[in-house]
Amino acid sequence: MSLLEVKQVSKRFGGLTANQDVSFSVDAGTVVGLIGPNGAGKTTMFNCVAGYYVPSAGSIQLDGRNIGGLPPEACARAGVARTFQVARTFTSMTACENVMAAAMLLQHNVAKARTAAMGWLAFANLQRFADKPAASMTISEQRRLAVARALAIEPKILLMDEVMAGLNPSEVREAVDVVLKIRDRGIACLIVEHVLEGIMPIADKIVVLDRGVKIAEGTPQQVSNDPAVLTAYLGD
Ligand SMILES: Nc1ncnc2c1ncn2[C@@H]1O[C@H](COP(=O)(O)OP(=O)(O)OP(=O)(O)O)[C@@H](O)[C@H]1O
Repeated sequence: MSLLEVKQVSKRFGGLTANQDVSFSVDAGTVVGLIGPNGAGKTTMFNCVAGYYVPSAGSIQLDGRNIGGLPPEACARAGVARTFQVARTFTSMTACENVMAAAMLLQHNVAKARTAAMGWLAFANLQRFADKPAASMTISEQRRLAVARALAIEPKILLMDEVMAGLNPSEVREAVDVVLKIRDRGIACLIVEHVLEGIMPIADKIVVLDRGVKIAEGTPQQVSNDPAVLTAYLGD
């Protein structure tokens, strides 16, 4: 059984179907890319897996446990962490305080939460910002801060929403390095990304959504040669 099993999940908003019967799985310690054109339903799927939306139908299991429909904090405690498309950083707090705020979900002792936060900052190569306000960091650094914060809840799977968007090539490489380090720790990564040159080389599997429906799934090479994927991206 896979770590994350999404089975026939649909999410409707009134008359609009954002996800329709979507099924896929993520194995422990792998990187899976969730791609598709604008409005394909990628963020909606993230929100269903992380507990921000209740699926209209279908099931979501993590490690054999049903998490579909649980609230975000329960999903987090079960092992799902996520970052947001627009970084939700507390800009007046220091980088360390930002990560501590998440670490405190697991660890109520402030000194221990600080030690854990410093460890995750070092992991994301941000220790030099520990005592600086998050507002002083670049967008790229703030994205890595969001990743450090998500990791502080010690997830089994990390959902990353467009962490590479708007970055220059060297920043994309840094983001890719962090993803590979996360995977090497045995944490699965499910990544929504428009920057295909960032995700394609490192993904074990790619799932492609278009207009709410899964249109392809396979290795990066398989999906990039799939006629349905080419049509979805290039238009017919
Ligand atoms: N809370 C909501 N209420 C109503 N409609 C929504 C809501 N969230 C998403 N949608 C709609 O669901 C569809 C899928 O949106 P979603 O944001 O999941 O797509 P996406 O693939 O993440 O797009 P993008 O790549 O542009 O971020 C869109 O038509 C969107 O307008």
